[in-house]
Amino acid sequence: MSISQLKEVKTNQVNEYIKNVYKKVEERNEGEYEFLQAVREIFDTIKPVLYDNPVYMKLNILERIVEPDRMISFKVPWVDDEGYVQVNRGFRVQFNNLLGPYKGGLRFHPTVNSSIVKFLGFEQIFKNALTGQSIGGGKGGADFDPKGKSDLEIMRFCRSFMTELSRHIGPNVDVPAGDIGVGEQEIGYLFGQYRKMRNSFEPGVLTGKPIAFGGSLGRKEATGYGTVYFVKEMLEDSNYSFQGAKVVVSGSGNVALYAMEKATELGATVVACSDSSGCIYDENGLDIEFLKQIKEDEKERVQHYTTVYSKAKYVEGCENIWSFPCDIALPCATQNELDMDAAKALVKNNVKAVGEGANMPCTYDAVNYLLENDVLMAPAKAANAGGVAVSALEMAQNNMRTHLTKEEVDARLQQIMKNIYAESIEAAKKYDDSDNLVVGANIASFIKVADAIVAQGV
Ligand SMILES: NC(=O)c1ccc[n+]([C@@H]2O[C@H](COP(=O)([O-])OP(=O)(O)OC[C@H]3O[C@@H](n4cnc5c(N)ncnc54)[C@H](O)[C@@H]3O)[C@@H](O)[C@H]2O)c1
Repeated sequence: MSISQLKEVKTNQVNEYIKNVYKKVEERNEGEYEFLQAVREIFDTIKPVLYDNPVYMKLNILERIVEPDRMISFKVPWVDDEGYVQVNRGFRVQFNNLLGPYKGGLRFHPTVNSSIVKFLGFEQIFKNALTGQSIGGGKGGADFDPKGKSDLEIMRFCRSFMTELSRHIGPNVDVPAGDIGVGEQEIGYLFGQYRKMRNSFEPGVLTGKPIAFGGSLGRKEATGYGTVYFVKEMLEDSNYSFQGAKVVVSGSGNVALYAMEKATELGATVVACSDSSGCIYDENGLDIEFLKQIKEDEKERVQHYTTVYSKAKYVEGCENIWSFPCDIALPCATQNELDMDAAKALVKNNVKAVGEGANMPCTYDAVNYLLENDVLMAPAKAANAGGVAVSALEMAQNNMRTHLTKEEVDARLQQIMKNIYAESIEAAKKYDDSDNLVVGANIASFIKVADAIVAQGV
């Protein structure tokens, strides 16, 4: 057999293996579209690794990586302010703890279901591996909507949620954190209940805690800042920078606010942001401090911004955010918020770079369209890994009963984001002969996890 025939046989074996495993994943996870999308994104990009390392196929790494260690689903009853009992459904997926305790946030949002939790948990495995820290992959949440609930209702919900979750987690077992709808306040209530249930003060069981009982300085800012640090590395490699760039950011929650803050600090003008109702736009730049006040303290909608800044424009409908011209787009709200129409609008307006602050914010087609049109693309599992990386620093500080300063945390975060960028670009060049960071981040992280599976046996 000639060398080219041999290569063809090997390529066919890889394609066949991936096709067969993906078919099984579809059958086993019927209707779980977000999870299937996340799996497909990984499978599509790791072919060259399987080609070079057939042992991964022999040991059936793909089928082992897509099946969570366990998926926990539980009832969360709680009493509302009118005295009625409400019931929500809670989830925790423990994907794998090959590299460290299961680690990943909790999301409280009415759309939470097993597909969302599994897609987030699956992504988390690879993101956490990229950070280079000792953390495995997990995720959780509930279909509880904190919007419009009183403080007491949120507290009662959190306490009921933790009553069940507490039996599945621990500082060396599984360490949840925040995500959409879960910030410092919710983490505080969850921690309070865990402490009561265990009669033990174990700060390392949750991250994103208030500073007073074991939280880390710089954690709140870490995901947004980290996204901007990663995009900065990517831009510099193409002789671009944030300096003088027009930036559009979707969302106005934790990730979005601190991405806007850091982009502004680096000389960019943030012209637009959004919430689930609509967008605000000001070509002269948004006042980020005022936005933080509106969202963090006053818990208002972004529309409120225009009551003080009358020159800013409010546009109904969050999907309109991508029609504002910009050089850099940072989707920081939620999954699949940037679709093909949005990608086309961005390309038409000459966008140079897209940095994913949210998890899987771009649809599968949109990612490919942006790449085909030479838009620099910073994929979520690399770009937004700064949050979980600083969570791992929080765990380390809790273990050692010590505190890093904000400056120390920020310096570590910058170095971690630089390392993730370097590893991702190196993998892209080695396996894909390109600068495609989507491929690079998937491959760099997949190899780490696959090697751990091989090393630890069946
Ligand atoms: N918090 C973290 O540390 C962290 C880490 C990594 C990734 N992420 C991801 O970042 C994203 C945002 O998380 P967060 O922690 O900032 O949540 P958050 O609850 O603080 O904020 C979410 C924001 O998005 C808005 N929103 C929801 N749907 C929207 C839509 N379709 N368009 C525009 N705005 C919309 C909400 O109004 C809110 O302002 C999620 O995808 C999350 O998984 C968060």
